[in-house]
Amino acid sequence: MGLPQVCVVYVLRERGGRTRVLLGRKREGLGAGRLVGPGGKLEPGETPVQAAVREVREEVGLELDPAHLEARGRLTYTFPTRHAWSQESHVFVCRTSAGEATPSDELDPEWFDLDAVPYADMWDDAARWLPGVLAGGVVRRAFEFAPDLAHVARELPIG
Ligand SMILES: COc1nc(N)nc2c1ncn2[C@H]1C[C@H](O)[C@@H](COP(=O)(O)OP(=O)(O)OP(=O)(O)O)O1
Repeated sequence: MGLPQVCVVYVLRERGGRTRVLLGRKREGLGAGRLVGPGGKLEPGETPVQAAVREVREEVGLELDPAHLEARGRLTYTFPTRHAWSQESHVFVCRTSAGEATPSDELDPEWFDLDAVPYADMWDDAARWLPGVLAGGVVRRAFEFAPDLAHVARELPIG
C-alpha cells in the first residue's frame, strides 16, 4: 500500500517591496511546536489541490483560488522506527490569497521575510529544499528520519 498523502502550501505575499511566506506554529499532533506550512492529509476522493485549498482555509482562514496554486513537487518522508509517520507530501506555492491569516486549533500563523525563515524551528528536512522552492524551484526528494524521529538520517534515491 502507498504512503499516506498530505499536502503543504507556502502562501506568499508582498509587503513593502519584500516577499513574505506564511508559516504556522503547530499546536498539536505530528510536529507539535514546529513551524510548518499549512497543510495536512488528503481526505478520501480529494485531489492534492482540493486538499490544499481546504487545509489552508481550515488552518489559517485564508481563501485560495485553485487556479493560483503552483505545484512545486513531492517529498517522501519515511520513519523506519515509526511507520505511522511516513507520508508523501505534495508541495504548493500560492502567490494570491484572500483574507487575513487567523489562528486555528492546529496552527498559530506568522509571516516571515524570505531571508528570515527560521529553518531551525521547522522539520529537519526543510532547510535542505524549502529555500529552493521559495526561490521558484521544484522539488522531488525523499528523506529517511533517524530513530530520534527528529533528524534526517539520510536522503534516499528517487525511484
Ligand atoms: C516529516 O517531515 C516533515 N517535514 C516537513 N518539512 N513538513 C512536514 C513533515 N511532516 C509533516 N509536515 C508538514 C506537512 C503538513 O503541512 C503539515 C502537517 O502534516 P501532518 O501529516 O501532520 O498533517 P495534520 O495537520 O496532522 O493533518 P490534518 O490537518 O489532516 O489533521 O506538516
